[in-house]
Amino acid sequence: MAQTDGQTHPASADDAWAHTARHASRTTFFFDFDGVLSPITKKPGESQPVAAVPVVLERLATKVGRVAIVSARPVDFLRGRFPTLAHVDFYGLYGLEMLHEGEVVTKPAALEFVEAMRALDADARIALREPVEVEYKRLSVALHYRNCPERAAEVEQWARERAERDGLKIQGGRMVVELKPPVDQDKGMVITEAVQDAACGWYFGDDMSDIRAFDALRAREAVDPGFFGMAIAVANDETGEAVSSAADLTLASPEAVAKFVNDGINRF
Ligand SMILES: O=P(O)(O)OC[C@H]1O[C@H](O[C@H]2O[C@H](CO)[C@@H](O)[C@H](O)[C@H]2O)[C@H](O)[C@@H](O)[C@@H]1O
Repeated sequence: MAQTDGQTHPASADDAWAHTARHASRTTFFFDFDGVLSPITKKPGESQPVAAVPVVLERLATKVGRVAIVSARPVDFLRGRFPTLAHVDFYGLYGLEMLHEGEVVTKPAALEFVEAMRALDADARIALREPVEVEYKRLSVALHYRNCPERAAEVEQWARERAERDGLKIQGGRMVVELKPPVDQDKGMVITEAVQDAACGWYFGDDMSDIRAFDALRAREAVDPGFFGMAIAVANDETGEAVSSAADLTLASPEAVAKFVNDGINRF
């Protein structure tokens, strides 16, 4: 497994696992989905978690306080990808949605944008056409240009103009630009709230939106010296060094994430 030491945090993976073992019941593990638990695929609808992941996550959930997936995908998509997970929490659409007692709970401020997103989805399909892939996610629309990278500028320009017209927010990602409601919500806010009473938090991410989650762990450490945050990047050549250089450690792939966590669990 390829691992490189990050430069932003003095701790090693050994320190983090030792801290986790000492404070297991007050430790939370957060995982991004695409690129972290599932390898990147050409079509967004085709991504699937690495085979070992569901078992590893369920096992982890028996050892630590909480395990959660924090994704830009809708919660229903995540549920469909993990039908066997009974002890793992789901946050979808950057935290606009979460699964609570079997129900998808949506931030009320985002709900008024359902109609705008439906219209945006329809317009984008007409304006951009294949091989640009338009992914409708109820409260956001992602415009993918993985299959036509030469059209990136055109797609981003269309997204910028539409966001301005409709008063929406834009989120860049790996060969994708996404339009979201203008609601103050990101992965960092999910983590900030979720680690309030924790002694330790781990976050595994691969994309620009995950850096906010890393920052939230750092911010928690800054106000609580007893808190230990571990930011793990998953390597890719699309975000360059941005995510890796914000992390404590970089793993090579989603397969390496499953192995790293499984090996870690065996320590306690
Ligand atoms: O927060 P995440 O779970 O990492 O979601 C981020 C985006 O992931 C998906 O797109 C990315 O993965 C696709 C499948 O591997 C790939 O085809 C695409 O190029 C990537 O950008 C998802 O489709 C998006 O909606 C998410 O925003």
